[in-house]
Amino acid sequence: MRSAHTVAQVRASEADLMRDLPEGALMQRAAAGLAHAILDLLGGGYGRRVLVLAGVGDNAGDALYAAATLCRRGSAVDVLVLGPHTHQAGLAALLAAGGRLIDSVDSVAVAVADYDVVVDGIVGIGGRPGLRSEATAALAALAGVPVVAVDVPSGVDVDTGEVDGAHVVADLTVTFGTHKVAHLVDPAASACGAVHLVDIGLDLPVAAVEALQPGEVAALLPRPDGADHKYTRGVVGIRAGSNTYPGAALLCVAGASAGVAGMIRFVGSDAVADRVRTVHPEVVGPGRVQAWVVGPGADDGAAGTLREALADGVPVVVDADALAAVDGPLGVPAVLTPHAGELAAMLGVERAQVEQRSLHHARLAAARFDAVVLLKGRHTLVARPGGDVRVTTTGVPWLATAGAGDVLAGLIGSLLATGLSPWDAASVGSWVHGAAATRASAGGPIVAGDVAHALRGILREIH
Ligand SMILES: NC(=O)C1=CN([C@@H]2O[C@H](COP(=O)(O)OP(=O)(O)OC[C@H]3O[C@@H](n4cnc5c(N)ncnc54)[C@H](O)[C@@H]3O)[C@@H](O)[C@H]2O)[C@@H](O)CC1
Ligand SMILES: Nc1ncnc2c1ncn2[C@@H]1O[C@H](COP(=O)(O)OP(=O)(O)O)[C@@H](O)[C@H]1O
Ligand SMILES: [K+]
Repeated sequence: MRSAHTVAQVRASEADLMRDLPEGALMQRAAAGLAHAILDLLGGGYGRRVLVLAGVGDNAGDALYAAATLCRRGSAVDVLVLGPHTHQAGLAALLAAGGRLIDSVDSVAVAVADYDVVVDGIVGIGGRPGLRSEATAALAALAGVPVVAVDVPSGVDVDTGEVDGAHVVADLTVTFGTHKVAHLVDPAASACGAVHLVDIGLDLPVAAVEALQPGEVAALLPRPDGADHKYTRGVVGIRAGSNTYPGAALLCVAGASAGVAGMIRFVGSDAVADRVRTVHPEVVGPGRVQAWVVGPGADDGAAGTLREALADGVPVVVDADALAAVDGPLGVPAVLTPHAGELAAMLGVERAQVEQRSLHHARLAAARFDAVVLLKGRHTLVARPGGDVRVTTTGVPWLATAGAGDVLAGLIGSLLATGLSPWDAASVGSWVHGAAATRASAGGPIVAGDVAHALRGILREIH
């Protein structure tokens, strides 16, 4: 599991550990890991040109000690202090190793573009969101030079992933002890670049924000055993599509056809059902199901369709048009799958507010609707009542294509039908959906059907 802890949790764990360690030991561990990561990025230290942006706190200490190591490996290191002072012992170590203080980026003898890397040691977990003007000006002058952020890109809100004003945009973020929320949750997560974790020996509590890794997905995925038949494996019912949007029915059924459930039932108009069965001959008609998927392409029939599905008292996935009919707890275990625009409408706020404060709004909706809320986006959030959130880190921007959500709803429904909890079904489904998109894309464009086709290959490998 990739766990993202809060600043308070990290501070408490650091304090516990530091009681048993000599002064400065943790910072030396952090700095050593940071120096290794930078050397790795640069392919070595000799002859490289490095600029450290140093703030006033321990984040600068990490950066300065790491830079001293780079100096000893043959790098030429400049340091620009942003603020009234900086970490004194770290600065002394760097200067003793041959580093050089500069007054401003403009005062550098070489062209700014000659730096091989900028190390952002402005602020870490002690930072308030936003950057001061001198930091913003220095970063603007350094545009185009690769940036390594120490712990977090300075200026982002560490515990929420929100950004408010200027912040560093890094190519690599080297963090210590554990991931922080800003590494997983957008928009801050998009400013991290690749994230590298350095173990400094912290003993941490359970985190409220986490990201499933392949091993955990494999462990959660249901597998039939010799005693199973199609009904014990679970039957998923799809109420999707309409005469206006028949394709949504096909894509939703395609997502449910990943093979995890034992059978698929489709309920819809004869015309749409005929088209579904032409493509998916194994799909049957109305009957008992263990989970319903309601909403993709349902058009104005969505509210009625949701009522019919809820009458069965089984878990539901509520997507697309049916989300508008949700105005409170549904009374059955549920996964709601809005994108930011749909969640904004459900909560009576603007789409931009949901995008800027995605973690807050996903948790708010999970509490208000007493359901698992899957907020779709680059890093999809899966929130359950109580505040736990799983973040999906699989996927590629090419997945933002019409009908991809219909495939996801069908897949999650089929996982729900096997007996997975809404929380596990939604987070596992989202992980597999993203992985399938990445596989299908291979760096190029995809359509929703490609994602559905790639699902079984991912499931085969993950087992
Ligand atoms: N506490 C520890 O033992 C360890 C801390 N480590 C490093 O220490 C960092 C935390 O250090 P600190 O607690 O000193 O905090 P920071 O270095 O993150 O920032 C502290 C100071 O920066 C100033 N500041 C806050 N927001 C600012 C802004 N937006 N612009 C400019 N200045 C701002 C404030 O005066 C604040 O006190 C971690 O992120 C990590 O890099 C690591 O060395 C591992 C061990
Ligand atoms: N920038 C992005 N990067 C990666 N995936 C994205 C991005 N934007 C959206 N997605 C994903 O694309 C899918 C789009 O689903 P959705 O918005 O419901 O489309 P539709 O309603 O047309 O099916 C979701 O799985 C979402 O998480
Ligand atoms: K930083």
